[in-house]
Amino acid sequence: MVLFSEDHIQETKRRGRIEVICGSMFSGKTEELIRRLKRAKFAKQRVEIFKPAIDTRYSDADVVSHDSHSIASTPIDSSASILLFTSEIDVVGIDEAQFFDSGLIDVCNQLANNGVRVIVAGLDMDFRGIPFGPMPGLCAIADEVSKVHAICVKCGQLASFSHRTVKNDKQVLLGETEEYEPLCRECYQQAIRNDLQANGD
Ligand SMILES: Nc1ncnc2c1ncn2[C@@H]1O[C@H](COP(=O)(O)OP(=O)(O)O)[C@@H](O)[C@H]1O
Ligand SMILES: Cc1cn([C@H]2C[C@H](O)[C@@H](COP(=O)(O)O)O2)c(=O)[nH]c1=O
Ligand SMILES: [Zn+2]
Repeated sequence: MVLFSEDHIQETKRRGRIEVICGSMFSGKTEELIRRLKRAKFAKQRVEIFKPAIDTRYSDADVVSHDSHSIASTPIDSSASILLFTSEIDVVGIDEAQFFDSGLIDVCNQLANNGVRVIVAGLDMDFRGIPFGPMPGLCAIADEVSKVHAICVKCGQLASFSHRTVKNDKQVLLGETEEYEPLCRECYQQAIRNDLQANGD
């Protein structure tokens, strides 16, 4: 996989495509999304960015990375709203896609079929290691999928899993380093065994 793609033809040719950036928490999904969108803006393309309105962690409106990179966005409640804001647009960016409804898959397809470059970032798995919301469907229809990795906080290997460190069974729980840690497969399995033991299960 080429992570920092500098395929300028793909970046600027006005052809519809779907790019998915996925991985665990802290893997650099938002940074990579912001990087691609800022380059599109430098290329004088018309860019529109969306995030789910429920994601108010760092800012109500902006898309903000864990390292404080940011870009202005439009918070929306439903994927259908994206189509209302995207006439005359060249590039659409979507962050935290895992929180959107399954209609997002069709919305992205429609945009790409109409010539829009769609760049979607989101968690591929929830804290249980289960595919999250529309992300598996988006990976299936994408022209390009970039899987990015955090660093496992236990052993320093590449991390693909987001371990929840607080007791809460709901799939959606907004949070940061107080609530989650990125782990590699081995350390994640160990952490789940420890959680089960601590809860007496
Ligand atoms: N364990 C970690 N591994 C990698 N990056 C980390 C880790 N903990 C914190 N970070 C920070 O998170 C940044 C990535 O943030 P961000 O793009 O918002 O990730 P994501 O959107 O995937 O959660 C990194 O540049 C780094 O500063
Ligand atoms: C694993 C997992 C995460 N979340 C929440 C926690 C954060 O608010 C976001 C992910 O943000 P990031 O930009 O990828 O760091 O999702 C959740 O609600 N449920 C989960 O299982
Ligand atoms: Zn590890």
